[in-house]
Amino acid sequence: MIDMKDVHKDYANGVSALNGVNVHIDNGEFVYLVGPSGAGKSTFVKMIFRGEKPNTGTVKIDNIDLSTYKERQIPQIRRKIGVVYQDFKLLPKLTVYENVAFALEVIEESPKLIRDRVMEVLDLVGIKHKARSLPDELSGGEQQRVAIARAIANKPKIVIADEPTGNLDPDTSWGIMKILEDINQTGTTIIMATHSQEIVNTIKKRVIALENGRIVRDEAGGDYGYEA
Ligand SMILES: Nc1ncnc2c1ncn2[C@@H]1O[C@H](COP(=O)(O)OP(=O)(O)OP(=O)(O)O)[C@@H](O)[C@H]1O
Repeated sequence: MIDMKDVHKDYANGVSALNGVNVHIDNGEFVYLVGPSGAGKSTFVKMIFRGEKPNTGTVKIDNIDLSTYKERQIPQIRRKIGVVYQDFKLLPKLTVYENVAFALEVIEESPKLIRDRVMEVLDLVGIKHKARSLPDELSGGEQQRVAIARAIANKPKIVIADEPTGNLDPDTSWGIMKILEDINQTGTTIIMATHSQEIVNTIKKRVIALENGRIVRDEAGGDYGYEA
């Protein structure tokens, strides 16, 4: 589970991105993070995978305070968490297969496990037939499938998706949502920052709304709540 207690984050330029966030997210939940641009959504998710540190307050995952990890222990946090970005962030010179394998090589999994697991996850996201392609030979939706495969390759407990459909057309977005829902069905916690009114209002989940770095709404099965 994820717990944040009175989390504040000010960036070096003086911007207060989070202003006292308190939240509890149970294992296996699917949570949308919504709110206007600049509300603090990306900063919120960065608190969870230690992309940024809070100035004050605590962030706990499975009851372990992330501030107790030393810098060199950060990979231990990252093993529990897969991250998917709006712009995919695939390595352009590596094939689809290699992009996913790389995520397992860095955590020193055995070659056999890597071979099996890469093909398993590529199959899961429906992109096995493109294993030998390079990212720029794929459509945006296909690239996002690869990025999701990479994020789940080491069976993380939590998947964070920061506007995963932001660069995709509506049809492609529904396909990506189906995959995220399937991953959630296996017990993985999903936290998804999004600006998509249509997705939030159609696939009902818990909605946490941030404004000016504060949670202003937290509602099971809530609506998007802003104009598209
Ligand atoms: N690395 C940084 N350095 C300084 N300021 C930052 C940094 N990252 C974010 N900010 C600022 O912190 C505030 C919150 O940004 P954040 O990216 O968390 O918002 P967001 O809700 O994800 O926005 P969007 O929907 O546009 O992606 C904004 O004012 C932003 O300009």
